[in-house]
Amino acid sequence: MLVRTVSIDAPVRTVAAAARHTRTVLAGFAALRPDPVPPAGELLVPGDGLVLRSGGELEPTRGSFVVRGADEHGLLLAPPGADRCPPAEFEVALTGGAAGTSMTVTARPGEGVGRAELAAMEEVLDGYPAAVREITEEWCGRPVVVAAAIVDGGLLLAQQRRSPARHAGGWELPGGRVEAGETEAQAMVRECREELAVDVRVLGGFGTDVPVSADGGMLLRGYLAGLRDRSAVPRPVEHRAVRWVGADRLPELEWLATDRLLLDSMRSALGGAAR
Ligand SMILES: Nc1nc2c([nH]c(=O)n2[C@H]2C[C@H](O)[C@@H](COP(=O)(O)OP(=O)(O)OP(=O)(O)O)O2)c(=O)[nH]1
Repeated sequence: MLVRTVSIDAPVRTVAAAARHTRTVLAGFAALRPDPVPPAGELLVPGDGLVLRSGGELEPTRGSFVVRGADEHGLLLAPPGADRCPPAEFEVALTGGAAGTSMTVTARPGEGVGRAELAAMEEVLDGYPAAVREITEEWCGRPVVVAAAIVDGGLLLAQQRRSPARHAGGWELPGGRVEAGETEAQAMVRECREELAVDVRVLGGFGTDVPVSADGGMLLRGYLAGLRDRSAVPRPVEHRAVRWVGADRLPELEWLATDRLLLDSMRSALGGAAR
């Protein structure tokens, strides 16, 4: 088993987003020539596949991996099914603290792994944390857009955008940009009042950050929330519609691309399958 622990001076949910970023995985796993199958989106999501290869061009060893977990706790890549060999399982475990985030990367070689593969894994254990650090630093100065995962009675509140044209008809979580002098929690409460005419209480973090490319680059940061008054009825003040959705109907909505990357976290927030 090969293990490396590094500390990164950034919030755990920002590091978690960098850890599941396709660019990070492609750069950090370069020694194992990673190949996402099918081609992954901007962030890896559970169920995505990744082929890793080591050895020379003539006799490469291939290993198929599936993303088993990609959330605020880290990333888990393991062979599909019960087949644990060859060549390895990779686990990234993240812990947030006052001083930033501690990231431990563990590579568990499968049976019969040769020296060349072990050497490639060692390279990954150096390269991958470096790639995570680089992209995290790039994101840390970005403005934050807060998004509220409001849950009640096993349902999650989604809202449908009316504008701008590129987002019209798309479903998203209530929220918006954090204004100067405001905390993220205050921004959530204000946005939910403005958009839904209800008061919410912030219950905790939700999912990893998600990079948003619009307007020069922002970070979408989710928070789990609940209605202060459970009999209050959220209404679409600025949006086309609002809807309470159960876990099984979540994939049916036309979510904005950013929010689609949080579907697994939405399911977990509703008590569904988490890793
Ligand atoms: N509120 C929100 N914005 C999202 C989500 N997903 C997503 O990509 N975005 C993007 C859309 C925008 O490019 C950006 C900012 O969202 P916004 O338009 O709600 O922000 P805002 O209320 O502060 O904007 P504005 O008043 O200045 O128009 O974040 C989401 O789930 N909720």
